[in-house]
Amino acid sequence: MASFEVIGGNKLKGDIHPQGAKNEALQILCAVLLTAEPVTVSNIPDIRDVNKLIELLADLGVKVTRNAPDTYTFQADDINLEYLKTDSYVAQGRAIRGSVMIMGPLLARFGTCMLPKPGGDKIGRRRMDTHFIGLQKLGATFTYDSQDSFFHIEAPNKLKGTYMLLDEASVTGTANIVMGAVLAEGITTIYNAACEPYLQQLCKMLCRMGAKITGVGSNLLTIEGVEKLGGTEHRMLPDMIEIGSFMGLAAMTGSEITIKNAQIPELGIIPDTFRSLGVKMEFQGDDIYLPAQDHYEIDTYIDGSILTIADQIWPGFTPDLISVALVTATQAKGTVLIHQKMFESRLFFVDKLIDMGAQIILCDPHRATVIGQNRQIPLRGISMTSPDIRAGVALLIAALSAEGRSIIDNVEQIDRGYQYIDKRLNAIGADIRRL
Ligand SMILES: CC(=O)N[C@H]1[C@@H](OP(=O)(O)OP(=O)(O)OC[C@H]2O[C@@H](n3ccc(=O)[nH]c3=O)[C@H](O)[C@@H]2O)O[C@H](CO)[C@@H](O)[C@@H]1O
Ligand SMILES: C=C(OP(=O)(O)O)C(=O)O
Repeated sequence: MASFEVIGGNKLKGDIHPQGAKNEALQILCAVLLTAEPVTVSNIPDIRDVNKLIELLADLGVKVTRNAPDTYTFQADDINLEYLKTDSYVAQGRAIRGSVMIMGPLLARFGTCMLPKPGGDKIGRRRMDTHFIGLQKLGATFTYDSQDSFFHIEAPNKLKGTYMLLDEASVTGTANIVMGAVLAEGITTIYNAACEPYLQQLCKMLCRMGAKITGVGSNLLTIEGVEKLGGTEHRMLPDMIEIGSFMGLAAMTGSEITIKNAQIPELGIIPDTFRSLGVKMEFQGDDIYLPAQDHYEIDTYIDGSILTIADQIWPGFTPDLISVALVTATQAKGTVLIHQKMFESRLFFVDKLIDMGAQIILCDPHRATVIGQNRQIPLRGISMTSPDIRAGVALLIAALSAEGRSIIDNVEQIDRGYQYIDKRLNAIGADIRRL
């Protein structure tokens, strides 16, 4: 288990380049299974979850060529379905959430898939009903073995397009169904589809491969199935969750940071949400300039009542930035109610912030009230463990702003999604040592 030793209190200064988007990468990499032709993907982040998925694809028989540090070509022209029966596949599938999205493509192309219950953050129940009900509507049948948490899904005949109204706008569920539908016979209509930029990027790539999808960016997708898909090139967007994390980091540490090439139009409500916490930023072309702020103040609503920051499906505020918004509020002036609606175990990390001196009341597993200290009482360094990827980065931000030394254990959680974060932050003035 790796740890970070963090000496807090430094003000950072300089440019930072966001990595390619983790959650987009997990979808795009699974989509290479939909064609026997080469697919070249660039701006792939060098992070644990993505590397594990690339390893899984290679073991399944995908030819993987690394053309540059962030660019790979994949060719799925000789897939070995027997690999799905091996113990190493089971271990790989259980290690990451993204493995779930090999299901749609394998089912569409080969009529079969097996899947161990996928890994990912332990942040509450993460049901997969939407995936299976959607694929079932396309004609697949599945069984779930509760003894070994294993799913078997089969489609002996070609998948058939149909209308479906998803019970929830699941991100990876929508991706799986879309990847099943692109090769199905006839027209599939998916209502209440998720429409995060990750999915928009996936749909755009599939269209370049020959798929016929309309409604991209909305919650109503129409997909006309095609016989087969061809190769393409695709470039990943910058990671919007990393960009939001840098916004919170700049405010908490009083730093002057420029986030380079942020693809601002793709960030949705993220900049405005951080602005509502008092974080000042200027858009300079496609860069985001965050000036050093001695103080920042949380907005109230027009009638003077306390602000709420809550997660919502896209284009609402992403649940993956709730932990960062929460930590950012701890040193602002004012009060905010943080409401994490989607996941029930993602706020417990506030105990550590409370130990550091933050004023937070955890109202219930979904809601926390943060009373900002306006920097009058700085956080103090402590020893802590990173429970999940986003809480991990929130604790890192807290430690960088704190007085004294902190130790953060289990930073593999942070490494799942943030590329060389210690080195990149040290390059602009942070003091983080990997132990
Ligand atoms: C690999 C990947 O891409 N992971 C992301 C993906 O996970 P993932 O695709 O697993 O998450 P889902 O979108 O399926 O659902 C997330 C949670 O929100 C709940 N839910 C979802 C939709 C809805 O309308 N109502 C509702 O309550 C679900 O029950 C679940 O508890 O999307 C999540 C939600 O943005 C992100 O946190 C994860 O980082
Ligand atoms: C919850 C997350 O990831 P995963 O779905 O891979 O666990 C995340 O990226 O915040």
